[in-house]
Amino acid sequence: MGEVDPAFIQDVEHRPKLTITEAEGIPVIDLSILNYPDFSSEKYSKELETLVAEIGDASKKWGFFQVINHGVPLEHREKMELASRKFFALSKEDKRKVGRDEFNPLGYYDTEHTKNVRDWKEVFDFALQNPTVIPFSPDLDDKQLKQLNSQWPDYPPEFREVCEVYVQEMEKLSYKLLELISLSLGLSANRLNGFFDEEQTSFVRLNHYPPCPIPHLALGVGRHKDAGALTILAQDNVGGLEVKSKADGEWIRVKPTPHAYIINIGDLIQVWSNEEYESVEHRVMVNSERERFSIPFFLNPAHYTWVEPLEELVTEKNPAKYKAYNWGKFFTMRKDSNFKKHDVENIQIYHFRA
Ligand SMILES: O=C(O)CCC(=O)C(=O)O
Ligand SMILES: [Fe+2]
Repeated sequence: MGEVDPAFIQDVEHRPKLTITEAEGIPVIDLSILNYPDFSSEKYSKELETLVAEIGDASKKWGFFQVINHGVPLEHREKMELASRKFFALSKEDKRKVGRDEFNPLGYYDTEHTKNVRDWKEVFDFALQNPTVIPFSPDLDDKQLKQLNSQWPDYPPEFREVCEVYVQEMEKLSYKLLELISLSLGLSANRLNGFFDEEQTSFVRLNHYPPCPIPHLALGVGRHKDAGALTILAQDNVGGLEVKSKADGEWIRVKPTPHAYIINIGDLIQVWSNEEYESVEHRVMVNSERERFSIPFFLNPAHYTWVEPLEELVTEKNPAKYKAYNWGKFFTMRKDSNFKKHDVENIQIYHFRA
């Protein structure tokens, strides 16, 4: 093999351990009852209460959990996974025909940096809404907006349709999860859904992690927290996702569970809940033998959303821990710094601490 670009090398303290701690702890939550048409009737009130409590415990203790019997038809997931494999098998030249650029962050790229170290991966992003409207620049004084459109490759021919069907399934599942999370915070079931209207900036990312000759020095994705409300992740059976345990700070491997989705609480829920729940650091290890594929859906609000602790969760004893910030500007700043390597730290929610 040739020389590896030093941009991939993690600082010593962030390099992965090659001994793996498997997570028994990450809860697996069964969502079956949500599939019954009359699940909100009195008949199921006990079951629903139990489910809400499980979601609340998992969100509090881990910030991560897996769901099974989630109602997403397996067929749609399998088609999405296959389309992703076919797309990434194209030549670089063909993939770059739908490459992202400075104007449009949607599409293909293989140069993402997390905390200024290059990730060992290539990705393809597409949006739920077309067009998706975001600020033109991260500059707070610049009021211009821009419209983004997903870019679609010619091959595989079914790609666009498969993506469009899949993202609708993700949207449906995310509303169910938001309702459960709202109830678990003592809010009305639909308290959070309203943030995700037809101007939401949600998107799906197809991740491909090729085999890596230096898995002890590089990461597929460096440690980070997801900036949106929540993430719904499909991982294949290779494994590599690690979550930082809230209990002891150890990196814990999330064992692949066939057909399950991994859910994680993002920064927005941390702020809205006034830190009742916290978003949790995670990262992805790569390995020298097997390529890995994963597909996260990031649930994000409209660009004009001002994010701050919900008034129901703020009291005199528990004052707001964050000042309001604008989602669109935050999102644009992140996109910008993930695209280019910067010398300064990326924008983070703690910059808005009250
Ligand atoms: O590939 C994975 O398992 C997780 C990827 C991830 O954390 C991300 O894209 O934000
Ligand atoms: Fe992530």
